Amino acid sequence: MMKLYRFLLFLLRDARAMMVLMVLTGLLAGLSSVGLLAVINKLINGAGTTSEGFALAFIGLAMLKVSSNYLSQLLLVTFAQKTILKLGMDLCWKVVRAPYRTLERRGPHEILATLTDDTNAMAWAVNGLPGLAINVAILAGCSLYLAWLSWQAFLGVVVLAVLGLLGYRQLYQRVLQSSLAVRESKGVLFEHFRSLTEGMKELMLHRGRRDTFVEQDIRQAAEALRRHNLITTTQYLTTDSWTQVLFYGLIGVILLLFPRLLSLSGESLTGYAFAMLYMIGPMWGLLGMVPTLSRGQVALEKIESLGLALDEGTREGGAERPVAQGSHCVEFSQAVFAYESKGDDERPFNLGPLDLSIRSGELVFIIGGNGSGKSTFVKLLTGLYLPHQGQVTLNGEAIVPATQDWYRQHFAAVFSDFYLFKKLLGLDPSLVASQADGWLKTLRINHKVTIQDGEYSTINLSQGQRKRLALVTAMLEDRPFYVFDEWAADQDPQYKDVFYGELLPELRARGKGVIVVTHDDRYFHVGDRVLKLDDGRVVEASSGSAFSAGFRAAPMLKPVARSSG
Ligand SMILES: Nc1ncnc2c1ncn2[C@@H]1O[C@H](COP(=O)(O)OP(=O)(O)OP(=O)(O)O)[C@@H](O)[C@H]1O
Repeated sequence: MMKLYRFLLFLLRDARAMMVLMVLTGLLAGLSSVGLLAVINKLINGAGTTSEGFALAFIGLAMLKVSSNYLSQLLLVTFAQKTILKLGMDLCWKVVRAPYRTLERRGPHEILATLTDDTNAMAWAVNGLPGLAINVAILAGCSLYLAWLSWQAFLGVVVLAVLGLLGYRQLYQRVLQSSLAVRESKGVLFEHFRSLTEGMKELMLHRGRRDTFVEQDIRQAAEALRRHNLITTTQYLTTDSWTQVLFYGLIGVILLLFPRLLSLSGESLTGYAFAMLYMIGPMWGLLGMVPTLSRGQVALEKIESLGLALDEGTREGGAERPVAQGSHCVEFSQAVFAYESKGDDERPFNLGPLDLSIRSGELVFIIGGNGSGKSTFVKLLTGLYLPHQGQVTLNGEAIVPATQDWYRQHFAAVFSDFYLFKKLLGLDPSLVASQADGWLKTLRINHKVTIQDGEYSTINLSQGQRKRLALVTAMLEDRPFYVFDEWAADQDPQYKDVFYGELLPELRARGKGVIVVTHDDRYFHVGDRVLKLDDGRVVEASSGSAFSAGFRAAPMLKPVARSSG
């Protein structure tokens, strides 16, 4: 219940003024309902059959009820739509500002499930708020009416209702647990859907793989979802039935027991029965909201567990700070990055401790075998990861969460698993106008692609061609440091020549710090240094020309304790 309260508070957090208005109009709707109820009860019991006052009161209250109901619904729907929009936007911002490692650990399927399913569940919960508020107002008003009719009888009703609600609470906890299980199974199913779309070629080519995947993996996950959905619905139905028992029990007690125990007038008795029957609608409405609210609550928990605390709107530090000008130096001092242990016997991979520095105007090659830590190093270097021990500094300033976003703005990168945006987002338009065509020509892609209205004319190209476009984008970013992770691996020799022979020297000549992960030892002579990684440590460092003379025969520098340019 505490969590539910926190969830409701979360939904209503940014709407103080709106909330006051909603409460007032809701209250008016509730009170006028009760007034109407009292007048009808009076009319039924014969009082004022001829009185004009009662007729006027009836008409006035009915009009007040309809109009306040309309107004409060309108206000609430406006609020709900605004909240849904804000929620979606907030969530996107939170995703791009969350720690990269948190997102990586959760996996794209979980992020997708959150962006689609969880926001949807939250949206439904927000959409239900108008009805919830009105129903609460009506129930509160009816309770007031009951207390006014007979406080002793009302006390009896409250005691019975509290006892019933304690039982309800137990049942609701179970509904919540099962809603969580439903969400978990959805996550698994989303993961399979992702494999289904991304592994389409592999599935189509191999009937056995396809059949096993669809009939076993997907079916199992879908069956689990069905089972958990069924359990949740059954538990919800039990909860619902319990409330019905409670409700009719209460009416029975009022009609059968109260007249014997308490001296209730005929009018109070009909008033009670009438009000209780009138309360059935709002009560069911309220209970109907329970599954929606619990799904919303679970969604909020999921979103928060993704490291995206939605109710804490702090921007990542340093985001507004401009990129430093002049020459730069990135320095690693005893920097260690460690992947979390999976809990099995396997030793988790550790990068470092690393001591090295990379300056403006330097071209550094990074080499090493599969799994030696090159890509991890690139993520640490570009500020996607923060070191767990030691530190990374830029011009002497330590990179911590407060400076991390600022630090990242000093890098342009083409990752080995790069993503190419069709639009040239956030780039300086004058730079695009003056340089883009030149880079397209340099990379011999100008016959295929042009830039129109700030976007590439097409990105439906071969993988190698798309990589060349990713490189063009990086060039147009004009950042102090450039990082290329296996850029040339799938390029034709002529593009390799352009990359190593023209582009990298040009970047260095412009005073950029350039870091290239590569296996192309043929070109090492164009670099200043070559660093070799093995099992997360720099085991060799040499000048580029020494490497080009033959990697194995090259005179090794001593294992790097702290190498600088
Ligand atoms: N996302 C991850 N989660 C946990 N461990 C990881 C993750 N990515 C990499 N590792 C671990 O880090 C080690 C180094 O991986 P990394 O990708 O940095 O190597 P690499 O040198 O780039 O390899 P390759 O040449 O094959 O691309 C791996 O052996 C693996 O154990």
